[in-house]
Amino acid sequence: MTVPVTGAWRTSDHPGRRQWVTGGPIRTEAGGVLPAFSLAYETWGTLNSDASNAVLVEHALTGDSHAAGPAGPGHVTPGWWDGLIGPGKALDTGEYFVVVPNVLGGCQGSTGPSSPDADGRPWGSRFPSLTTRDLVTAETLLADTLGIERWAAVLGGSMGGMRALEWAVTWPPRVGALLVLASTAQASAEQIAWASPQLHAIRSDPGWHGGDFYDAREGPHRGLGIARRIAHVTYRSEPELAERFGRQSQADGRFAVESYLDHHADKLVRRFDAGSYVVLTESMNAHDVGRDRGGVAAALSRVTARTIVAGVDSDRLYPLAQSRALAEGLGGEVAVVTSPYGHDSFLIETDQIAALVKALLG
Ligand SMILES: CC(=O)SCCNC(=O)CCNC(=O)[C@H](O)C(C)(C)COP(=O)(O)OP(=O)(O)OC[C@H]1O[C@@H](n2cnc3c(N)ncnc32)[C@H](O)[C@@H]1OP(=O)(O)O
Ligand SMILES: N[C@@H](CCO)C(=O)O
Repeated sequence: MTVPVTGAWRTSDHPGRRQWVTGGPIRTEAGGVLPAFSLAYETWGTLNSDASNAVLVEHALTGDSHAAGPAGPGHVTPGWWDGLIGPGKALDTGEYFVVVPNVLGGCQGSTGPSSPDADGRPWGSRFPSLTTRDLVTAETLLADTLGIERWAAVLGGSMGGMRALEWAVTWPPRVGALLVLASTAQASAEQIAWASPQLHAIRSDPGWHGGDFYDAREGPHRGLGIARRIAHVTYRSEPELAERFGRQSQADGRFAVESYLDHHADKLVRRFDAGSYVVLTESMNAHDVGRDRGGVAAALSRVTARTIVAGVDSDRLYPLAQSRALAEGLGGEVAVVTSPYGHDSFLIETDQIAALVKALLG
């Protein structure tokens, strides 16, 4: 794994508990080519003899393969669904073999813009544009390599929900059950609009260098930090911010809510690559399960998996109405997660998400 200096972010050269599959080429939906790629992944539990107990868990924009377990060497954050994955938990690793890949285009072990090409130079601006379908195509390599013809279930929230849905639409026989949380069948104007100033913030940072900043003294960490501040507001709800922070100010003169956003920006720029942020954000903008399939309704009619679609009542980024439309398009009703925490509730409301997981697998 390379260790590019990007101003603030550095990849870890410790593998942690990751494993890798390699493959390629991938010809992307937009006509690009990635001659070779790796996907980092982690697993929990044991694959049974007929490979019928495998569950694929798909992470969100800045997530990674480390869905369970503590922070430690190679893993700067604890597992983002640690409350859900483990022995006796909703995703019981005594029963299921849980697989969590880092997404193609990411920066936590899988091939992304910071990765070296065949000549050893970081891909940077030459990294191809990716769509949700491309990300899922890469993940079929992982399933095939592990000998998993059919996932017992595919689960994901937000961008992870996009991939979960795309799996079920593209490969109906390979997905037994599907849980889509706080996500959508296609990115809306509102979601693309919120992404727009984030992308501008990164690209207008002098440290961006057109995307080829990996050998520069300083990368676009300021732009990435601004992007995270914008994004993080959309990940939480207005009532939560009002209740938690109100108009409190701090001794340093910042409003408490400004300090909170600064903190989240600072944390992200230390653990995430701006190039991956751009590629993955643009993949979400391009997300549309109906593209070249006769529209969303026709695409959803392909799904054969037992499905639960859930939305969060306070989600202002992926509003409940969008999840309701998706659920109805799949012939069901939306499950409602009740929470003040907005979009991030799929990472926070462990008990409610556990109930959904159990209902799906039960
Ligand atoms: C799979 C994925 O989607 S990504 C992997 C996990 N996700 C992330 O890491 C994304 C970034 N983080 C988040 O989105 C959220 O923190 C979550 C969803 C993980 C957790 O949410 P919560 O538990 O509600 O945490 P919250 O948003 O309140 O943040 C708490 C942090 O803010 C800090 N904080 C709170 N108030 C302030 C303030 N006024 N000034 C500065 N910092 C503050 C806390 O000290 C705490 O810091 P720490 O995380 O370094 O310990
Ligand atoms: N907090 C999540 C929200 C995106 O869905 C993340 O950073 O990935």
